Amino acid sequence: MQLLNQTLAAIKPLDEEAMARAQAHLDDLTKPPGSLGTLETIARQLAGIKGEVPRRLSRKTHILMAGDHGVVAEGVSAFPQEVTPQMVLNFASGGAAINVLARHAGAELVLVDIGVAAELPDLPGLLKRKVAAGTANLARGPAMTREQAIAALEVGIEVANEKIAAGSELLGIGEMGIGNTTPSTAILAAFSGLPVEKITGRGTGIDDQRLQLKINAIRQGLEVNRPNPEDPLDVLAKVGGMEIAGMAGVILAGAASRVPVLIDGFISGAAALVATRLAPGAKEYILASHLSEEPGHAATLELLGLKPMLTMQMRLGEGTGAALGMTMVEAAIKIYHEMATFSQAGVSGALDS
Ligand SMILES: Cc1cc2ncn([C@H]3O[C@H](COP(=O)(O)O)[C@@H](O)[C@H]3O)c2cc1C
Ligand SMILES: O=C(O)c1cccnc1
Repeated sequence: MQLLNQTLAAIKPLDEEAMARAQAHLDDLTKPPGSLGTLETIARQLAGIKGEVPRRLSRKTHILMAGDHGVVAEGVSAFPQEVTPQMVLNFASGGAAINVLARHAGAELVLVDIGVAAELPDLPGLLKRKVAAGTANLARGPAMTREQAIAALEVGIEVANEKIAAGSELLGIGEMGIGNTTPSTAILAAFSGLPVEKITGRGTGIDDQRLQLKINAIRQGLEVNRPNPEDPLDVLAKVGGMEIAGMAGVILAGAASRVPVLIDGFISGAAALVATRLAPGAKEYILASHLSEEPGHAATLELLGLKPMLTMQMRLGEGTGAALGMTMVEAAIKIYHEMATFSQAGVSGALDS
């Protein structure tokens, strides 16, 4: 709890003056003002976070949290629970989508077993930080104790702090956990009050029958647990998951150390909801990479007040969208530093109206 409290207390507002300076420079580049849209927004946000737009990012780290979910007993996923540890092995040997896209982005990939239900071997790049071997079934009672939720948040903070201390200047988050679109939907429902049937999606591709089981499990979980939306730790513990908590911890640690954090799809969006309910100021340090096909994601981003960089019809998770987002951040940095200004290029400015 001490680490969590210290981290929350360290989150400070963005540097508004640096953002105004960055905006003036962006408006002086050889293009109509604002015409590079989100690339400009990213550059301005980086200036607010770092005090200036960095020339390059020396190290980028993608943190992938893996955890399991007792609620799979309700039949909410199209895949069996053993896929979670099997995919961790796949990540460790470099063959999953996130491996390809993290390599494409030039990011190191860190795997964290924060709550996988199986015992994993020692693997390259895998940090063993298991809080528990999977959550309890949220449809029948609390998924975690409050202590477990705090411990999982603090694992995320610790891992992010280690990577930041090692020189990482941009963090991405992602997850693996069969069943985890169910707790993510429950978190969104608890904070937003939106009707469960409107925000529940097909995750890994469930059929109509499983979709109904999933809606029922989420409704029952909310009824049995009565998570208090005014108490983010209560929501996280009762209807969340360990990898969701871990990702929320990474966001908070990034915000506390003024390091931007790229979120991914629906599940990392649920983590961002938890993080920003714990510390509203953390929002300024988040970059929303893409809009997932999962129906609750648009509502999640709206609640967060964030706009996604990309719409790619993706719905995988693992942080695949976040890895693509890293390449957009680097594009924004290059635009900011490599474009000529109007005076440098001898290009006339806008006419007076
Ligand atoms: C092979 C495979 C690889 C994945 N990588 C991410 N997910 C994604 O699917 C899961 C969530 O969907 P649901 O709630 O329907 O289980 C998470 O593990 C998520 O990261 C995967 C799912 C599968 C099957
Ligand atoms: O939006 C996501 O990240 C997502 C959606 C479905 C399944 N897994 C992940």
